[in-house]
Amino acid sequence: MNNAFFKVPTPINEPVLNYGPGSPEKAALKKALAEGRSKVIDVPMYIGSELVHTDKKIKLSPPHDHQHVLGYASEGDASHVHQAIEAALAARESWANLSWEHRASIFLKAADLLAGPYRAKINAATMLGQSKNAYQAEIDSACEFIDFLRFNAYFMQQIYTGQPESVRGLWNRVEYRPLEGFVFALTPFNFTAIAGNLPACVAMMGNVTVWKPAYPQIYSANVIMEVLREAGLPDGVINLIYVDGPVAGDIIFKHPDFAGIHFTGSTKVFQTIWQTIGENISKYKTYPRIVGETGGKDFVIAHESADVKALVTGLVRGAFEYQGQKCSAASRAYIPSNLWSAVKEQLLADLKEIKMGGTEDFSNFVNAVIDERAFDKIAGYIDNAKKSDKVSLVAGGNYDKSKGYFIEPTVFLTTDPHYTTMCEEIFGPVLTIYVYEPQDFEKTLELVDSTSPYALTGAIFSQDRYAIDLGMRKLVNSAGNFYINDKPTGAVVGQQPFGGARASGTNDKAGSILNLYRWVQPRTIKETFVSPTDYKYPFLGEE
Ligand SMILES: NC(=O)c1ccc[n+]([C@@H]2O[C@H](COP(=O)([O-])OP(=O)(O)OC[C@H]3O[C@@H](n4cnc5c(N)ncnc54)[C@H](O)[C@@H]3O)[C@@H](O)[C@H]2O)c1
Ligand SMILES: N[C@@H](CCC=O)C(=O)O
Repeated sequence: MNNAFFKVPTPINEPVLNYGPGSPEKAALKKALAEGRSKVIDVPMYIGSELVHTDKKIKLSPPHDHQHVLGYASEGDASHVHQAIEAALAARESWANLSWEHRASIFLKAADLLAGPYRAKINAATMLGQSKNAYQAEIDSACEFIDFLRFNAYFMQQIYTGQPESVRGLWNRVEYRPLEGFVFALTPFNFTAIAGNLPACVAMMGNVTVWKPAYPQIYSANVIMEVLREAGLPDGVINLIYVDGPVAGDIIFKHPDFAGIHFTGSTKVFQTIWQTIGENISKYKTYPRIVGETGGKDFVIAHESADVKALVTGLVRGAFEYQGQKCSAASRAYIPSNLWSAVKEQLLADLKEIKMGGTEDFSNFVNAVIDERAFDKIAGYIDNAKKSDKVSLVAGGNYDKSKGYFIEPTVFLTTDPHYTTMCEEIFGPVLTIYVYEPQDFEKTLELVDSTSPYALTGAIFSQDRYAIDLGMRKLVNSAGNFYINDKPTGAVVGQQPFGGARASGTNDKAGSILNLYRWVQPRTIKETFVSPTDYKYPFLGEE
């Protein structure tokens, strides 16, 4: 029984630890990495109260050392999808009726577990399983995930306090019920925080979920489940299954209790899902909520007044951190000819210093791409570009998959602003540059806007306020997250709500109050204190 309006602690972004030489966090992380390396773990699916093991195994290996085995996960089939839906629906009533502060407490406790005793473990799992260096793992699986949990608890409270006006004689109220049914959380490989947040924020709002992660993220997904269970999440609220996407989709998207999808992944997959939901629309009890954040072809445009060092730093970090496998990664840049030679010189100097290798060696800035399929696809783009007479190689261009899926940070220069690598999402460490004449700045802004179907992130570098203003107006629909004099990556929860428009998604801004509104089904209640007892208007009966 809740007899008070409780106040969720005001969230503050989790500080990013620096893992400097001799620091306790570095020692703890090295220990967790060694532990992870030394074991071969058996990863179950989590369905209701059961830890489900099957005979069909998925091998889990570090992308930077694919011969090494970290563990095996049990792969499920259609029967496990049915079981997960049933477990979710069985848990629904108790979970939906639990007072919201208990739900908040569970997820706030999970945040504290991640910030403290599980920090090294979740970061090590992300470093080993997804090949993120220590800094990239820290900003993702520790800080961003912790922020998602704490900020969302705070936003949930804000939603619940939102109430309508009432006039004399009556009391209007709105209650924010969870959705009627279960929600499918379908998550990508590249961010542990996103994978955890997609089911967690939905569950926080009182919903039950079936969660299917991308296979390369299973190793860290298992740690997320460990944390949530230790935080007290009841069985059946989040059911984690490892099943082929289309197999899961075929059952889930035909189920009458399917109430919504929380998706992050590629545009193509999201469009297929939306279409399937449309085809099945008459089967559902309620119109499903469709929330999806998808791909990008993120740009950097420099004005002739740009600061070259700031611009090149934005390009290097924006394009090559986590091997360009961020939906926000800078992958096309528009540089004015007056700056090109200085930009090129600085870019080559920076890239020469960058080391590539496994994540256990903390001096490596670049690690491996996620798997062989991604490696082959990215290598294909590089090979084709090398053959094109519209493209010249500025830096990198080599790759090797003998030990790990390593691709050098690669920079191309093109004379064709519509060349493939200026338009398509590559999702790897490949940046293509187009050099324009400074007097064509406005025309180039139009080119930036019209070149790709995406509108996720973009950045303008300029010291000229009129140029910045023009860029903001011309690119008003080109990016959901727009950066001025900064790289287009690295959004922070509570500071730069993240998401894109056009083909980049529904722009529901993960980790913001806007996103949480999608997971409630409001009920408006009007209570009249003294009910009328006569149907007639006062003037009835008179001429
Ligand atoms: N906008 C954002 O916030 C954001 C964030 C992270 C990643 N992304 C995007 O995600 C993509 C990279 O992640 P990914 O490779 O894991 O994406 P993906 O689309 O290949 O996979 C996403 C999820 O969908 C599943 N899936 C794939 N095909 C399916 C199908 N036919 N039916 C049902 N499920 C299916 C996958 O198994 C995975 O769990 C990139 O396009 C990137 O831009 C976007
Ligand atoms: N939110 C992350 C990108 C997530 C997509 O992969 C960023 O802002 O860089």
